[in-house]
Amino acid sequence: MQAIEISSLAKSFGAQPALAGVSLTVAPGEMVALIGASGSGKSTLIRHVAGLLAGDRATGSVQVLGRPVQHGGRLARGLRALRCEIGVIFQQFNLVGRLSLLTNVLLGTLGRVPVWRGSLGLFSDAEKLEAMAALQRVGMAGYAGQRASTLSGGQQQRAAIARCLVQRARLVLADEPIASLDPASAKRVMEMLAEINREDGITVVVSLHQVDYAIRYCRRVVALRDGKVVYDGPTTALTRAFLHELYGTSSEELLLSGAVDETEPATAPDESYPEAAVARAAG
Ligand SMILES: Nc1ncnc2c1ncn2[C@@H]1O[C@H](COP(=O)(O)OP(=O)(O)OP(=O)(O)O)[C@@H](O)[C@H]1O
Repeated sequence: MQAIEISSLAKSFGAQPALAGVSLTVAPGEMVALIGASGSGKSTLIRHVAGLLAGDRATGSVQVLGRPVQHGGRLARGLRALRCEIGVIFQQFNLVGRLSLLTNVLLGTLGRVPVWRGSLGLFSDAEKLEAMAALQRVGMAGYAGQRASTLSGGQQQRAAIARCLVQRARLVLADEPIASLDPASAKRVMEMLAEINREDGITVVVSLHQVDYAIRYCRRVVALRDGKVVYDGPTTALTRAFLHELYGTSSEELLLSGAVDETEPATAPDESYPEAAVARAAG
C-alpha cells in the first residue's frame, strides 16, 4: 500500500491547465519536497491529494493510504474518515485566532470524537493531555492558554504541526508552510516536519519555494512545471543547471545557501540523513 498514488491527474481552471497529467507515487514514511516556480501547480496538486478539489472529469485518480480520494473528477464517498488521517498545513491561517492554542490543537481530535462533544468544546482530560504533549514536542507548551492570534507566524505553524499529531495524521501535506517565515522560524518548522517524519513515521509532502530547504530536509524532490512532473528523484541529483531551467532567472535567490553545485550533484542530505541534516540546520 502506498501513502499516495496519483494517476493521470488533470485539472484546468477555465482554459488554463493547472495540472496536466500528473502521475506520482509516495511510499509510506517518505518525506518529499514539491518544488516549482510560482503557478507550476504545487498547491493545486496538494489540494487534490487532500480531497479539497476534484480533478477534471473522466481523467485521473488519487488514492491515499490505499483508499480512494477521487476518481474521474469525483471525490470519493466516505472521504471524511480518510481526511481525518490527512493533516494539512497551509502557508497561513491554520489556526482559529480567537481560540486558545490548546483549543486549536484539540480541534485535531474532531475527526474521532462525537460531533456533539466536539462542537461543545467538551474535551476529555486524556485529549487535553495528548494535546499538551503535542505542544510540548513542538516547543509550545508554555503558550497553551494564549490566543492563537497573538502567536508569531512560526509559532502558529508549529502549533499546526502539533494539531496534526493530535489528529494522529498518517500523512501530512504542507503547502508552503515556511513561505512567510524568517529563516530561523523556517528552520524550526522544517525540523519539526522532519522529526514527525522520522520519529512517528508520518509521510510528509511539503511544497517549498526555497530549494535549499528541500535539499536540506528531503531526500526526494518532485519538481513541477506547467502542471507536469519534470523531475522526480533524489535531491542529491539536482543540479544548478536544472534549477535555472526550472525557475528561470530568479533561481539565484532561491539558492540561498549555495548548496547546489553547478555541475556536481548536491551534497546534502547525506547517508546519515536526517540526523545530520537536522544537526546542520540547527547549527
Ligand atoms: N481557484 C483557481 N481559479 C483559477 N485558477 C487557479 C485557481 N487555483 C490555481 N489556479 C491557477 O492554476 C495554476 C497553478 O496554481 P498553483 O497555485 O497550484 O501553483 P503553485 O505552484 O502552488 O504557485 P505558488 O508557488 O505561487 O503558490 C496557476 O496558473 C493558477 O493561476
